[in-house]
Amino acid sequence: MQTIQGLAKINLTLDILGKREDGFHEVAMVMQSVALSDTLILQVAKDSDIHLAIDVPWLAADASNLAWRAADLMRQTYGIKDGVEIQLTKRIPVAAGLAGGSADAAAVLRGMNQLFALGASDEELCALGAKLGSDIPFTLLGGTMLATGRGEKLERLPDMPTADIVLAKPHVSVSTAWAYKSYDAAPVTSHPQTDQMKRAIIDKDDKRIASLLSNVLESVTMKKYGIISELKEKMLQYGARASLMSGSGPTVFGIAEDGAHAQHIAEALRQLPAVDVFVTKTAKSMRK
Ligand SMILES: C[C@@](CO)(OP(=O)(O)O)[C@H](O)COP(=O)(O)OP(=O)(O)OC[C@H]1O[C@@H](n2ccc(N)nc2=O)[C@H](O)[C@@H]1O
Ligand SMILES: Nc1ncnc2c1ncn2[C@@H]1O[C@H](COP(=O)(O)OP(=O)(O)O)[C@@H](O)[C@H]1O
Repeated sequence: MQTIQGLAKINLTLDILGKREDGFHEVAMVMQSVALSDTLILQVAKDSDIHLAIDVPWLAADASNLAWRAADLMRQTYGIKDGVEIQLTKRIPVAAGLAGGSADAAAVLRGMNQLFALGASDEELCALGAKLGSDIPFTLLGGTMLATGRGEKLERLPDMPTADIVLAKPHVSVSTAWAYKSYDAAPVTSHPQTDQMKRAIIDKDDKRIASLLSNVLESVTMKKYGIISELKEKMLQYGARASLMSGSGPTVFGIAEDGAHAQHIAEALRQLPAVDVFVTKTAKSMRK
């Protein structure tokens, strides 16, 4: 039996550099794991099927689920005859900009590699993960990374100094494909300073990291959902060092001074209707 945590991510920066011929967008993003996680328990099944059980009824536990698809890909790639039972406990909000589905897929890739003693390297697992989704290689390795290409090319950065993070997810779901499709570069005047963010992380300069948070997809998702700007403002009003929308949204994260301050911000945000609030921390790389 293998028990694996699939960690959520936030985007410290997200820049879109252009549209590619394969329909994807060329990006440059500094990605950061956070401790908020889903739990996946994997066991060899008695038969030769994939069995996925999820603790929530509203997420399809069938062949459309990224955890199921990751198991299928592993079985096909490595010619595994046995089936696998996957128990998924979902804590990361869905379609939130936190890569929850990617984290689950990554956990299945890693979990099956161990369960069936396949000996696949991180590089092999990342290449398989990239077939299922652009964010999966990052969620396989975690920590602090610069992601380029369509998000699958990774450059490891030193772990950023541990920070207390508040996540606020309004009750709307955002499709990543919709956000990229709706992006219009023309009116976007402010882009992330990716190289400066890298430098701030290397220098472990947490104040500068906070001052450089930037995401061009805010121009798409914030325009449609006013609650996102409200959440950002509220976080700042309650003293967050900085706040930003993660990925394609709608989750907003704020960097707090310490754990008690994060709880204080979270309490204020919980007064708002239709928002789920989580207190977490940045998480260090799982691989060294
Ligand atoms: C925006 C980001 C930022 O980290 O995260 P989320 O908001 O999804 O968490 C990622 O780029 C999301 O990565 P991921 O969720 O794995 O996307 P994929 O499944 O590969 O792609 C979903 C769809 O988004 C679009 N897409 C994705 C990545 C990319 N670089 N360019 C794109 O245009 C494509 O239309 C694609 O069909
Ligand atoms: N295991 C999974 N957990 C969450 N969402 C999943 C999963 N498998 C498939 N999905 C689908 O993937 C889409 C994106 O979900 P998610 O990864 O949570 O968000 P995001 O792309 O914003 O980070 C959702 O529409 C959801 O239905």
